[in-house]
Order: sequence, then structure tokens, then C-alpha cells
Amino acid sequence: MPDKDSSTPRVFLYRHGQTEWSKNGRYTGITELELTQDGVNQVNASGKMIVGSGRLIDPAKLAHVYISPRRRAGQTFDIAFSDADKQALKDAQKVSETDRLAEWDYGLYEGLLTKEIRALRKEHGLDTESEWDIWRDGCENGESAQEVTDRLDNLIQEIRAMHKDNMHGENPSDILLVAHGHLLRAFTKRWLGYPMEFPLSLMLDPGAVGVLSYQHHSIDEPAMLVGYGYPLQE
Ligand SMILES: O=C(COP(=O)(O)O)[C@@H](O)[C@H](O)[C@H](O)[C@H](O)COP(=O)(O)O
Repeated sequence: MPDKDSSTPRVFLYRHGQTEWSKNGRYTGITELELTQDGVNQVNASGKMIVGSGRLIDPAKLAHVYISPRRRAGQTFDIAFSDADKQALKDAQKVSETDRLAEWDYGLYEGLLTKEIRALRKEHGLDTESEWDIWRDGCENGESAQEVTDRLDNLIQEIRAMHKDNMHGENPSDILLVAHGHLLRAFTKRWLGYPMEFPLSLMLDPGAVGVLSYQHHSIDEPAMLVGYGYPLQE
């Protein structure tokens, strides 16, 4: 009988490694940036620890890997997985790029820092009552919170369809998402059924990994693992 935690389907949230702009706090939506050397080293190190047979992200247990179309996400997948594991996943058609995981379209705020965005919005006559909150206010000339909600809900529906008959480890059913800081935190809110503006403070540094799953093996009880029990070494 498989142990209870590893047999409930999981969704791993892998934010790409550091880029020059993530290092500086600049909002990076559609801009294509390579990982910095520190970002490459970071993903190399985390890949060795958490990706591979018997590790947290075990390629044999993955039902699908979804990757943002941005280069920094693809590069992260390439570095974190061994060539053999990547090839096996691709041969099994378990890897796809999807626009649903592209970072929040920041519109006019692309490349800016939070303080610069707040100043720009004030120049535009916005935020007279309260400071800008992306989760509520979205981005000028970019995406609204509702638009991001819609594309994530579509992906969640697809994932739940893969999970619903595999709640006790019947088939490999873990999912890996390789994407971005705001987008993966937004995904977490929607996974838990919260509206985007729900004040749930979440952090996800470059190169970091989060885990979502379900309580009680129930498709109706999506949950966030706030702590992860590491598997016994065989
Ligand atoms: O640009 C962002 C994420 O894109 P990526 O580097 O491709 O993951 C943003 O998340 C910024 O990094 C943002 O400055 C940062 O997340 C601070 O946002 P917040 O915690 O909501 O104040």
C-alpha cells in the first residue's frame, strides 16, 4: 500500500531561478531574460536535491510538466532535470509549454519597481484612497486580476480532471508547473478557491518550490502543504 502523503496527487510550483530583474525587484512579464550565473547555480543545486528518482519531484511520478513560454522558465526546467529524465518525459508527451503560465502581463509597469509603479499610478490620477494592490487593481494596459483568474482556472480544471480518478496513487499523477513569482502565487490562491484580492500573503523566491495537494484524498478539498515530510532514504 503506498504511503498516504506520497500517494495523494501533488502540484509542485517551481519559480525559475534568479534573473537580473528578479534580483533588482523589477516586474518581469513578457521580457525575455536569461538566468544570472547565480540563478543557474541555484537551480543546479536545488535540482540535485529535489528532482530525481526517490526525491521530492520524482520524474516517474509526474503526470505532466507545464512550463511558461518565457525562456527563464524553460531554462530552469532544462537545468533542474537530467537529460535522461527530460527525454523520457518528452517521449511520453508529458511536457508542454502553456500561455496560461505566462507571468501576469504587467502592461505599463513592465521593468519597473513597486515604488515606481505606485508613483506612475499617482501621476495617472489613480490610488487616491489606497495604495496600488496588483491583486485587486491589476495593471494598466496589462492584465486585470479577473483575466489572470480565468486562465488559471482553466488550467486548474485540466489538472483536476487528471487527478480525480487518481486520489490514492492509482497512476503517476504529480504535476509540475515551472513559472513565475506572481503567477504561481495567484495559482495558489485559485487552487485554494480564494479570489485574487483575498489577503493571503505568500512568498516565492526565485528558484523556490512550493507544494499543493488535497486533504483526505478528496478532490473537493484542495490544500497547501505548509510543511513537507521528506521521504525516508532507501
Ligand atoms: O516580476 C515579478 C515576477 O516575475 P518573475 O521574475 O518572472 O518570476 C514580480 O513578482 C516581481 O519580482 C515583484 O517585484 C515581486 O514579486 C514583489 O511583489 P510583491 O511581493 O507582490 O510585492
